[in-house]
Amino acid sequence: MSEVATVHARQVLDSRGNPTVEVEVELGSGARGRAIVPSGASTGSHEALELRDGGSAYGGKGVTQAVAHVNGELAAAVRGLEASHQELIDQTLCDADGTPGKTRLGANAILGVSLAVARAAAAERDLPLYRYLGGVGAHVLPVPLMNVLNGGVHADNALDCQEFMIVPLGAASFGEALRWGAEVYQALRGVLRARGLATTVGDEGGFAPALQATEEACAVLVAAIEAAGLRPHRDVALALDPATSELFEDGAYHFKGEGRRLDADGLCAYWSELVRHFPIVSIEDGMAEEDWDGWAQLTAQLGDRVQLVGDDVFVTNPERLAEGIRRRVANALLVKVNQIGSLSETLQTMALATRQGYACVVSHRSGETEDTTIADLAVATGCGQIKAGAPARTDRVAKYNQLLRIEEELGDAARFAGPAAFRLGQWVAAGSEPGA
Ligand SMILES: C=C(OP(=O)(O)O)C(=O)O
Ligand SMILES: [Mg+2]
Repeated sequence: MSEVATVHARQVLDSRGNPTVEVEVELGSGARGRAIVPSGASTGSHEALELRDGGSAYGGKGVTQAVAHVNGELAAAVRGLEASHQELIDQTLCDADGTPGKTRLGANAILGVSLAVARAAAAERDLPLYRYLGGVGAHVLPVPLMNVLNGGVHADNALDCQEFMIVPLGAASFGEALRWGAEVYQALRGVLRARGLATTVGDEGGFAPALQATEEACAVLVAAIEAAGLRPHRDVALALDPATSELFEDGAYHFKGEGRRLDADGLCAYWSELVRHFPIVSIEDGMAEEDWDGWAQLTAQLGDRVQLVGDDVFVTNPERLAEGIRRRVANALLVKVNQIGSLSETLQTMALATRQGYACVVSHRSGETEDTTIADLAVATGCGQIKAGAPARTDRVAKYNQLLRIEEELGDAARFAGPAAFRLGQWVAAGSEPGA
């Protein structure tokens, strides 16, 4: 048991070359913890505020004020508090800010302190973060949802759908799942080259070829899975994040690359058709953040067959999730620590989701760093799913490599979540055709 002694923040760079906040905490015992805050591009409008300013050489992207808030008000607020009292630490940080959306001091400032304190408290006990946060129950390795084709605002191509993910749910271990993911990624490079398509990459390390139609991209992925010698669906399934809040304008969904304009009815029919043709087990943000009726319709229509993940609609916020549960919207929660801005609130939202039968997918942001906290968070909570980008690029593989280390450390006690991680695990495991 040891109190927070010093808190220090600095500006570092993220994977897009933008500044972000790094925080170091030292306890009275000398134990130290460090965390770096990630940053999104297709952000939900109800996310806690990422405080940006023009006070640096980076134009409007600076985090000078957020860094100053950590080193000033936030450090003063938590200094002397017991580091293992995470809820009290986080409540103190939120109270210091005093606004519901963390708009005064910035969610990036608050989250940096919150995570660094947790890491210092774990170090003090000589425990890995997943064990400190998850206790003796932490032994489930998540299925990785790996974004291998990038579109939307994460790439400069014409793909409307932001993320095409491969899901190696049929593997026997996390290590095997990651190997399968890497093999499909390499096979995909070959499939794209053979079609004369570019293999340059987008923000999350996935390829960003000049494809236009969602169907075409899904077909390319199925071809890559087969080229890697694996079985689509049973070994490696697909997941999509069309990030439709980015496509929603004047009450309709505009798929510009595909020249398609759909209302919620049309979009429901479109996803149903896609799920019938491709081995898709999960669709994230299949409706826009404010289209509650569209979301409810989609959930009623597809929710018993496909995992429907709420990202922009819930923003890891317990109140938004509670509203979604009341309206029977989605069946899974995307978990991004910087959407809500503290560790305790993240855990509270995940607990609410779990109590209500929603699956949880712990997620990176499109702007990432070497920080691996989300890998430990996924194991600590036993949520069974993590999305951390392509199995390539250091900012993405840092998370997967951390999961390899955890799996090795757990040894015989490690269990890979597999198909059971999905709300529709029984259906997937039974090997029935999607949409049947
Ligand atoms: C990871 C995502 O992208 P961003 O971080 O840009 O919100 C997402 O939309 O799920
Ligand atoms: Mg998303």
